[in-house]
Order: sequence, then structure tokens, then C-alpha cells
Amino acid sequence: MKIEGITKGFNDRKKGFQPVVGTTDVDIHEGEFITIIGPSGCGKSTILKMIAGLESADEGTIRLAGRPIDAPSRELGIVFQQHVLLPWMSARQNVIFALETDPRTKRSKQELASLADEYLDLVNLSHAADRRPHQLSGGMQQRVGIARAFALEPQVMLLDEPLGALDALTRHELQLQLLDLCEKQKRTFIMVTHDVDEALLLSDRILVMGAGPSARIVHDISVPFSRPREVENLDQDPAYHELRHFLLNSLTGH
Ligand SMILES: Nc1ncnc2c1ncn2[C@@H]1O[C@H](COP(=O)(O)OP(=O)(O)OP(=O)(O)O)[C@@H](O)[C@H]1O
Repeated sequence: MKIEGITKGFNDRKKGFQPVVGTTDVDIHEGEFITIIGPSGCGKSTILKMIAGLESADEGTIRLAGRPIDAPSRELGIVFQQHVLLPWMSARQNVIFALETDPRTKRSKQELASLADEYLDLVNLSHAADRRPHQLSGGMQQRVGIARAFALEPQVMLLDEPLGALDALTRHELQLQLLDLCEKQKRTFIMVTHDVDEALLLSDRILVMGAGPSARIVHDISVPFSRPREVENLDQDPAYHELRHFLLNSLTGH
């Protein structure tokens, strides 16, 4: 994916045009896990929405495999902070429902069900496939949302604070599951998070945005730790703490 010279602002009724994202160029390679971090309100979600084709850039272009992105597409999967699951359907039926709307493939009912089960299994939810959303915890609902997005097999998975609404323990568990999932499923990931440890655990590269208005990427950092990654090993590596310190400082402007 090639992001070339994009900018974005919004019109405010009182203050007029407010620039949000300043000129941004970045190349994202196939199979990379990219995390975008930066101060609150700097425009991280806005960039993700432009990549998703949900917002258009004021200037510049974003290309996926050479083609400009100008609308949402099946190649771009999205996981938001909170998932809207259909309350009258089980976890499995929610995943099947998404798969049924995919015009690329014609699958039998049985194929759809086994594909849904495969993805629910990837997020360790096989035991809860028949439960409806109200019978699932917040973390389990989020996992159904992740399974549903993954089942559509997009080229690029966009994750906007996917674990942001969860308690610390569930969040940590899901980070490990996400780590496992992206190591099994080599695809391109672009994630927005506020959590530096999450960024270091999951990413190949971390893009740090500066403060707005007209926020830009101020650091483009390659995360040097080999995979598969283990939290315990990272914790014992002085380079991990050095990078963590650097990221925390750059977020707080020191
Ligand atoms: N549709 C919109 N209309 C007007 N202003 C918007 C719109 N979307 C975002 N903004 C503004 O753009 C700025 C950046 O918002 P954005 O959600 O991209 O920031 P963020 O870095 O993801 O923030 P946070 O870390 O707090 O989630 C904010 O000032 C926000 O109010």
C-alpha cells in the first residue's frame, strides 16, 4: 500500500476549516503489521478511515496494489473498538451472515458453517459458537467481531483500538491471541492503539504521529524483535525497555 501526500481537515461551523492530518507519505509492505500511535485527537482514526475508504483525503492518494482507494471494499477489513453483532443470531450465525454477503464466492450452507467454525476456533470461541451476543462477555463479543472480519479474508486488516473497550486482563489475553492470529495468518495489518506495549508486542513497524493540527508521522520505527514473540522474552530484553521508554516519551512530548 502506498500513501502519497495525503492531507485531511474538517469544517467546523464556528472555527471554519480545521486541518487535522498534515502531508503524510508512507509505504506499507504486504504482510507487515503496522501500528499508528500518537496523542489523542491527532488524527489516527482519520488516517485509518481514509485507508478504509470511509473518508476521502483532501489531497493525495492511497493505493492498494496500484489502485486508488476511493470507497470501502472487501479487500479492506475493519475491526472497531466495539462490535455490532446482530443480537438475535448466535456467534456462528453472525460470522455466516457476513460471509453470505460476500459476493466473491458461492458456498454451500455447510461450507459457510465450517468456515465460520474455523475462524471462531482461531479466536478460541468454538465452545461458544451457539451463544447469542447477550450470552457472551465483552471480550468474547470482540473476538466474534475479530473472527467475522478475518473470515472475510481481506488483503488488509484495519484495527481501530480493537481492544480499547476491554479490561486489562481480557485485553492482555486478546493481545496474545491477536499475536498468535497474525503469526498464523500472514496478511497486512494496520492498527491504531494507545497502548505502547501492545504496539511493541504486535508490530513490525510503529508510526508515531505528532500533535495536531496538521499532524504528521514524526517517527517510523522498525520493531527489531524476532518472531514468534513471547512477552517474557521481550520483558527481559533491555532493547525492549529502551524502545518503550522512547515511545512513551515521544507520546508525552519529552
Ligand atoms: N467527521 C468529522 N467531522 C469533524 N471533525 C472530525 C471528524 N472526524 C474527526 N474529526 C476531528 O479530527 C480530529 C482527529 O480525530 P481522530 O478521531 O482521527 O483522532 P485520534 O488520533 O484517532 O484520536 P483518539 O486517540 O482520541 O481516538 C479531532 O479533532 C476530531 O474532532
